Amino acid sequence: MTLTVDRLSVRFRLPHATVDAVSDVSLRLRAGECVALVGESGCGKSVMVGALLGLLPGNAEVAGTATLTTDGSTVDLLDTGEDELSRTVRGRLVGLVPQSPTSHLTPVHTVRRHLTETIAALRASPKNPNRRDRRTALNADADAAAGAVGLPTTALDRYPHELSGGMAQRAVTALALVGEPALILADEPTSGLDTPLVHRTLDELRRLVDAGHGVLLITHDLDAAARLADTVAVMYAGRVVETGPLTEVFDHPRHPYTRGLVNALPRNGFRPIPGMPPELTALPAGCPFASRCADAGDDCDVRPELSIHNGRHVACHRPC
Ligand SMILES: Nc1ncnc2c1ncn2[C@@H]1O[C@H](COP(=O)(O)OP(=O)(O)OP(=O)(O)O)[C@@H](O)[C@H]1O
Repeated sequence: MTLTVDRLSVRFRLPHATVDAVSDVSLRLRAGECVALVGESGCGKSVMVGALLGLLPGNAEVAGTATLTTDGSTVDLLDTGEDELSRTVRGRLVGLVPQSPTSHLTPVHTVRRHLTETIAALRASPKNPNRRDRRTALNADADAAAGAVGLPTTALDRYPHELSGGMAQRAVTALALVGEPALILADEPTSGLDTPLVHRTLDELRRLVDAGHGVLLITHDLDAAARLADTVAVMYAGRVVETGPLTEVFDHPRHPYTRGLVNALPRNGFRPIPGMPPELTALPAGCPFASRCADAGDDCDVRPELSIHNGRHVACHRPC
């Protein structure tokens, strides 16, 4: 499995403005690898995931390419129609752990029904289907899928409105993983979970990575990223501003924004980055981080491209 994203851009047309939510993002994710996309709220992480799965609203203009190669066949995710995406891609090749779990669950179906219907849809029917055996097998598989993410079996017979936030999160995680898709897009998979469940969810995702799946982890939790990911891409105002092996990037950040994120961690003194990101409707011509950057100079009036500085990809004229 290889996901290759090349210069992906997403622009939303609004009646009186355009929102440049994602600009020229490129990344590569291979089987057995986890790439974390990190950055502040609103920097375009979820929009990127939506673009990869054809889940953006009609006012989105998507440019660039995103190809997924599995078992010798390649799908161009940005150029595949809705029918094909729902029949062969979503849930089978690509699993999504969505950011807002309850909006992805049908209110009148129990969690068990969500899981058993998904499992049945993903699998070919057995040759001699005995209804009772089939139902027993589906229920056993639903129990196993729930167990893998720490969802108690008692929660399986509840409706979405009867679930706590953490249970809903685990239910959608179980749904995303049940088809063992080659690529897993995990959008804030640990939000709303307490610490033991955060660890359990990350451990389950790591097990899948070690078994050869690819995971794109979207998070603003740097510790979750550090626990799971091999590679990190730091996003700011719709762009990747630094990328490289996670330990190297977090231990020795080269972009002033990455350094700011690392310094804002409680264990590093909780020093927040001053100022706010720019409006995506009015991005500056130069470096989008310049107004918040202590190191900015005249050269930052020109937008820096992602380029290699001392072996690291950084979009900065004055890397640390
Ligand atoms: N349908 C839309 N129309 C216009 N703008 C949109 C639309 N959907 C998202 N946006 C804008 O795109 C930008 C990126 O949003 P996105 O949800 O990807 O951010 P994020 O990095 O995932 O943040 P968070 O962690 O808070 O979800 C935001 O400014 C958001 O307001």
